[in-house]
Amino acid sequence: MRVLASAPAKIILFGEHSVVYGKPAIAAAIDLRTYVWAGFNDRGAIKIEAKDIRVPGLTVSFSEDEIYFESDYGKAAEVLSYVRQAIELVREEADANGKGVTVSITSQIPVGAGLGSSAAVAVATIGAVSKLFGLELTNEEIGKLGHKVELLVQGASSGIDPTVSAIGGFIHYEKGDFEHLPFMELPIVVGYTGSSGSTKELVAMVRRTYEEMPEVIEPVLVAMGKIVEKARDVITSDLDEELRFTRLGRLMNLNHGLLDALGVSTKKLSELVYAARVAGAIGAKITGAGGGGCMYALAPENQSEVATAITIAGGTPMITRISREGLRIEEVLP
Ligand SMILES: Nc1ncnc2c1ncn2[C@@H]1O[C@H](COP(=O)(O)OP(=O)(O)O)[C@@H](O)[C@H]1O
Ligand SMILES: C[C@@](O)(CCOP(=O)(O)O)CC(=O)O
Ligand SMILES: [Mg+2]
Repeated sequence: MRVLASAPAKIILFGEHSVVYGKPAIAAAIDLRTYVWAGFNDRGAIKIEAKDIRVPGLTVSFSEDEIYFESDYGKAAEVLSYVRQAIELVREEADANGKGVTVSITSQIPVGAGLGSSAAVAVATIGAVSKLFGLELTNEEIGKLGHKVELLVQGASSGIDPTVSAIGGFIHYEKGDFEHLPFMELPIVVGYTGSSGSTKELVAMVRRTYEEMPEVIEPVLVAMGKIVEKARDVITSDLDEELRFTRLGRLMNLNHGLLDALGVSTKKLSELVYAARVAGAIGAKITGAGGGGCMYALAPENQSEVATAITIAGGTPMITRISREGLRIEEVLP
């Protein structure tokens, strides 16, 4: 038997980083997906074919007529740790430790770009492997297992990414509880810097700053939480669309300033944020962990001008749509 599952990327509209400290956040699944095929193997091994991920630490030596490849075992194992933990968790749930599982992954989501590739790969792997083992898990339960995977690999995770990747749509999230917000088409442009940041390292960096000066950082995190609550009020209000977007844009700019204060922006990210604003976006901010990766802009009137400004500033614009669907079982073959 073979199973194909897919899970979407996300953007965090408001509240990344502060959400790790129990504050609320708002996120939406978007229409980029990671696909995972799962099947059994009879070697009792976990076999992972990650078709489009770059593994650092590969050395290639050429001699007369031979090529030698050596990979840095530690680095390769680390890169694949989300997938490995996801498979191990499901095997435990199914009481099938030692059963051989092969997974094969292809992904449309840039890695380390703040779009939740780690959560999508964990959720799609859990979805495919749990179906293979005949476990009947709901998407919500799979989101919770995805959160466990992120905790095991990263040491800290709020759980918002695996939740939204598993259930899809537009959500308000706080300490493991979520609520779907009314679906709205968001006229946004995502701008990718082309470089990546590791969520594990950025979350650890914010933690060190917090521990060094909690009296300074705590109020910043509290303010971020308040921005999220204001944004939720605006999203659920009956204000007309123009006013709603104007208010959300102001809140995005405030949120970006506070993320910059935490030290998770980069020169390139802030350049893309300012380029988008100058081109007429009502608001622009980092999305996800930062340290590289992506920003997004709210541009109801002029999405294409904002996309061009992001390109001129050296980024790659992506016009994405919210995905109502989270984890999906695409195919089950006998
Ligand atoms: N297609 C993939 N195949 C295997 N592992 C992946 C894939 N995509 C992402 N990952 C894992 O997720 C990590 C990136 O996660 P993270 O630092 O949280 O950034 P983000 O979630 O913003 O992309 C990668 O280093 C890798 O371990
Ligand atoms: C920084 C954080 O709030 C979001 C990280 O998202 P991403 O891995 O950069 O896509 C961490 C978390 O919520 O666990
Ligand atoms: Mg991640």
